[in-house]
Amino acid sequence: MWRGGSTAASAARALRSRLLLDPIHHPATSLAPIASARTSSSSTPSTAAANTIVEEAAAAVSVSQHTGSISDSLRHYGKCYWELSKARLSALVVATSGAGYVLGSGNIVDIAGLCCTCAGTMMVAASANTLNQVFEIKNDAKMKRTMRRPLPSGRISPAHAAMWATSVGVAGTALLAWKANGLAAGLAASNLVLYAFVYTPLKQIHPVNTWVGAVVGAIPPLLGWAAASTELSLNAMILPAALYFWQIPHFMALAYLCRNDYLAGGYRMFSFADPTGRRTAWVSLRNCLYMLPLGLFAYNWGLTSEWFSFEASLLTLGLTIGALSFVLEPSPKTARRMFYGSLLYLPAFMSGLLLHRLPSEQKAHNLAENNELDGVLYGADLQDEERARQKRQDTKPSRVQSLPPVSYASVAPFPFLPVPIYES
Ligand SMILES: CC(C)=CCC/C(C)=C/CC/C(C)=C/COP(=O)(O)OP(=O)(O)O
Repeated sequence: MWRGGSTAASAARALRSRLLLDPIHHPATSLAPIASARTSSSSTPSTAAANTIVEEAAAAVSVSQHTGSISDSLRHYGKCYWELSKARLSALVVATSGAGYVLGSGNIVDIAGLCCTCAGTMMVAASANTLNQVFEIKNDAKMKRTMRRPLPSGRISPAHAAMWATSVGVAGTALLAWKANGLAAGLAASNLVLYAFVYTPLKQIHPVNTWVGAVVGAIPPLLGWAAASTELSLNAMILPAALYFWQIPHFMALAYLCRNDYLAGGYRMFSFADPTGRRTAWVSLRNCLYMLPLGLFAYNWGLTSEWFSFEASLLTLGLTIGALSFVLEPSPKTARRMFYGSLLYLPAFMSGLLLHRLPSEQKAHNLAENNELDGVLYGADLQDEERARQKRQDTKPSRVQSLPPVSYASVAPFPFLPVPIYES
């Protein structure tokens, strides 16, 4: 009896250890020890009892085997979907879209709307990133940085990945159309097409791909704004513009540092035709300079308080200094410094925007006031001026009094300009 019991127990132990050792297991091989346990136990006097125990063990193993294989598959494909979606990049995209939503909102941010916009953006971005990898299997397989991705490493089939991309893309666009509006859904769908079907093939054709990719990266905050306010205005462009210009030094540094990898992958990057790296560095610097007035515009267009223009100017100045040192001495060291600087820049810029944002009502107020001031400056007679001044006194917002653009330009980042006087 005891001998039969110990045989059954050892068979069960053998099965369990087999299950643990072989996570994606096959029914035929895992049942083999049961058969051998049965054969050996049938030669003992306590055959019936041993068989019962072995059968119970086999049944338990088969249930746990089934559950195990489901959870193994879930884990395996979950990891594949996560990597196909480039989850961290998609999370950054969601953060920019969420920031756009908050900036486009009034005093009260609709949290449910924000969550749906973020979820929809995440799904469409995941779809775009998956399609990008479906089209680049051969290229990714040749690059050190990407060769371990699910498709080149054969962990998932291209058809399966394409199915994932289609379902998550359709679901995300539908969610945006349903819970936000058609404009947001349209922007998301167009951006997917631009990224997967224009930018991705262009990477192997022409270095202009970096600029097209910058447009792709700039659309999500616009999408967020559209979801919150159903329309796009000039001040909706601040964050997209920052993202567009920011991506140029960021990707220039990356392509310069990983030049050999990109060459092996068969891509056409700007830095390939620039062995010294000087032109790459100049392009980076030029785009940092384009970012300098953005903080001032954000204030002048009534999007933020004046604090943001100072903070943004300081931040951009920091990034510009990084690009300048890359220009003066093009080397991996200075490129890496500019790259890390760009990683710090974006979250700091977005946090500043959100911290100093003015809700829509305040924006409208400030813009109206600005227009009035323009009327005074450009030829209104004295009576009109007095009326306008009176009205300004009556309706002055407590937080901000906007001034014409050039007066901010005197403050930062061009402190050497004289401060113009507008009213005597
Ligand atoms: C709503 C929506 C559709 C958003 C999509 C946003 C998105 C995917 C932005 C990424 C921008 C970009 C140029 C990434 C680099 O791709 P890459 O192909 O150079 O990266 P890789 O070399 O790592 O594959």
